[in-house]
Amino acid sequence: MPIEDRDDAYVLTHALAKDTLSRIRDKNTEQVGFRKGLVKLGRICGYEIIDGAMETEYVAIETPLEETTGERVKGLDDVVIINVLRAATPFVEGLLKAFPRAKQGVISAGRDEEAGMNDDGEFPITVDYVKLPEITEDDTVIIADPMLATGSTMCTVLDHVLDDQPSPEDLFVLSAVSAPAGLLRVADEFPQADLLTVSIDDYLNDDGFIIPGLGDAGDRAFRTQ
Ligand SMILES: O=P(O)(O)OC[C@H]1O[C@H](OP(=O)(O)OP(=O)(O)O)[C@H](O)[C@@H]1O
Ligand SMILES: O=c1cc[nH]c(=O)[nH]1
Ligand SMILES: [Mg+2]
Repeated sequence: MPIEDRDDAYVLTHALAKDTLSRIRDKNTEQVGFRKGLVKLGRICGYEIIDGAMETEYVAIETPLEETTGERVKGLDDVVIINVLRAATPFVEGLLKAFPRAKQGVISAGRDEEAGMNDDGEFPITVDYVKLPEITEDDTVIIADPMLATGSTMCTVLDHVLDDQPSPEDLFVLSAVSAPAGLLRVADEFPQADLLTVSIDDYLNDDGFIIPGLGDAGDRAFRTQ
């Protein structure tokens, strides 16, 4: 299982995930390449979650030639993917290639960049839209957001996802790039969540951006800057 245990988070170490992340970090990767890279990264992360965290079961199958025993992944129908608008949209598109029958939730949660980061390293978060499926105790919930910086967005999203719902069997917070401060905050406030990321970067700058990071993921994917 190419997941490296780092105490506060599991780092997905698939070589193609690292390769793809390096391509989208490059400032010369334009909108289409960036968006496609996020889709690809989502697909790889989905396969890694299946490989590392989901069980298989033996099943009897009949090929055109004879009966044999095969293996199937258990619980693929009990997956919930939460899309944190907007930067997670291409990332989720990739995840859905691994989990095509997932139930989907959408939360529009954005940092108030004008208010800025406070002295505790947190941003005010504006939530405009929440539409979540019912979550059951059998579900594997994956909250996807390519960037986990201060953790302000993710903690707000988790509050909504866990509000008045049973605890799912597995709860994954999946990011492409994360900052140590954000991982620590989410781990501290939501110890029931497993934090998965492709890279734990160095630090946050004074504007709350991940360094070295990849810039503003939403702006790069949606060409709004
Ligand atoms: O950990 P945090 O400090 O909360 O930062 C991470 C958030 O910032 C980005 O979203 P942004 O607010 O830029 O919205 P966008 O996706 O619409 O660009 C990113 O997609 C995360 O949701
Ligand atoms: O570095 C960062 C931090 C938050 N959101 C981004 O898109 N990038
Ligand atoms: Mg943004």
